[in-house]
Amino acid sequence: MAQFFKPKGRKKSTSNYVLTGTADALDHQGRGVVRLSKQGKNRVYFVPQVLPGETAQFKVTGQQNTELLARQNASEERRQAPCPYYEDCGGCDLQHINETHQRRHKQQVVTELFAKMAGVRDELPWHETLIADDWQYRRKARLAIYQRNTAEPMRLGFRAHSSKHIVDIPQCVVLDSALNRVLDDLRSILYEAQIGPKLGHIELIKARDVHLCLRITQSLSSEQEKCLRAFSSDSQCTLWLDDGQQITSLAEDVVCFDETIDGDRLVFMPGNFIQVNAKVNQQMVKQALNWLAPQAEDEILDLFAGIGNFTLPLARRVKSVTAVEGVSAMTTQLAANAAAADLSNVHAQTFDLSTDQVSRLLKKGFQRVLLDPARAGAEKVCQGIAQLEADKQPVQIVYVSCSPDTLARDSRWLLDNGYEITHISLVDMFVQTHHIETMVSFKKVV
Ligand SMILES: C[S@@+](CC[C@H](N)C(=O)[O-])C[C@H]1O[C@@H](n2cnc3c(N)ncnc32)[C@H](O)[C@@H]1O
Repeated sequence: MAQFFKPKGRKKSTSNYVLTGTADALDHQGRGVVRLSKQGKNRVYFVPQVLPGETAQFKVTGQQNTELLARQNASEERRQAPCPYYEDCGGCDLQHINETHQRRHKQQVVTELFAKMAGVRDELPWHETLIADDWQYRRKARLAIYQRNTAEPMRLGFRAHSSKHIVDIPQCVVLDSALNRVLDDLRSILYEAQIGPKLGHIELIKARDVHLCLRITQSLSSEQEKCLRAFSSDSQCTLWLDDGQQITSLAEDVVCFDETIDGDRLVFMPGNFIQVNAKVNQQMVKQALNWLAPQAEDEILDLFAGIGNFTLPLARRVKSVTAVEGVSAMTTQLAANAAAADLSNVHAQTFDLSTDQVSRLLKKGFQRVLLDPARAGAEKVCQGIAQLEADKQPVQIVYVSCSPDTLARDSRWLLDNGYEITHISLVDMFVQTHHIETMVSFKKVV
């Protein structure tokens, strides 16, 4: 039962016309930017899978949306996307440029946003990008499934670009190989046991072991559960059922867990947040520790703490860590993880960090703060730090972000109120997609 922010539904557009134009840049989502003059007005269109210098014919399907119909030439930067489903599947959107170009584009996006939204005029102190595997890196994914009834074919895969349509995917080039290995058998068992019409989606997780969590919309018969148990034992993966109220395992005494850089267990439940790229995550945690430079006597604040990915490594190195997370089930899990690792210096709390409650917490005074918000960012937190009396402000802040626009917006509060950026780097967490993960270290200027 993962919790997601759902934007209000957009009004359906009535526009639907065809244009041709040449892209002169890439936007923050990796789409080609085409500027045209229409009825005397200058208009900008964002066309997917088009690179600067390429001329494309595209259909305008909404205020922000276009659909590529044809490309007339190919940029030198273009490569053949390795995935055969790339044109249709909405999972990846940058496979048509190589990884070096992807990283260069992402760094440029962050630089531009810091100039525009945080007022940064000087060159940013960029460090090397944290990189691991370019393919088969994804250890967690949600596959959509649809089968109207048992007589009809079943579709199992990712949603198409800007659409609810499910693109059937037998194998995925960015998915962990252990997850790819179970896909064929999973598809067969769901079809043969006639389970497809009873499912909404399936969460695939590769932690130490493989876990599959089936979101069921109708109860399964005992015969169907028996088939799933047999599949689980044959393919050596753990199956979980999520009925929308609770998540239960089909086997007894199983746990999903990851390990911290110190070897402590981070137990979690399907639906809990975990970083999708395990190798890059380990590098990211190490870099956060380096940049934050925690001292043995420090009292640290870890905000948006999840199940304790940063909390436990920090707690091993300092006097105490106050960890705040908005989803109470995850705070409970974090506290249990800290207790199992014998870390009695972790204080876990649940509250909404987008409220004024955060100011009260900040006033207690912490030497160092780690922030790792969701896409909405951490504006209240940065605003709260900016408004603290100088001697109560943390000396060091590390901000880990999956959304460069909210990162740049929030950074302005810190840069205008006594902080400077000492390090910044990209974290190549979501290779082949436009999503950008960034880490920034802020130091209090004395
Ligand atoms: C990007 S995840 C990071 C989790 C953790 N630091 C990690 O590395 O695994 C962001 C976390 O912030 C939590 N969160 C999102 N919005 C929040 C809010 N307004 N208040 C408190 N927590 C929030 C989410 O539940 C999620 O666990």
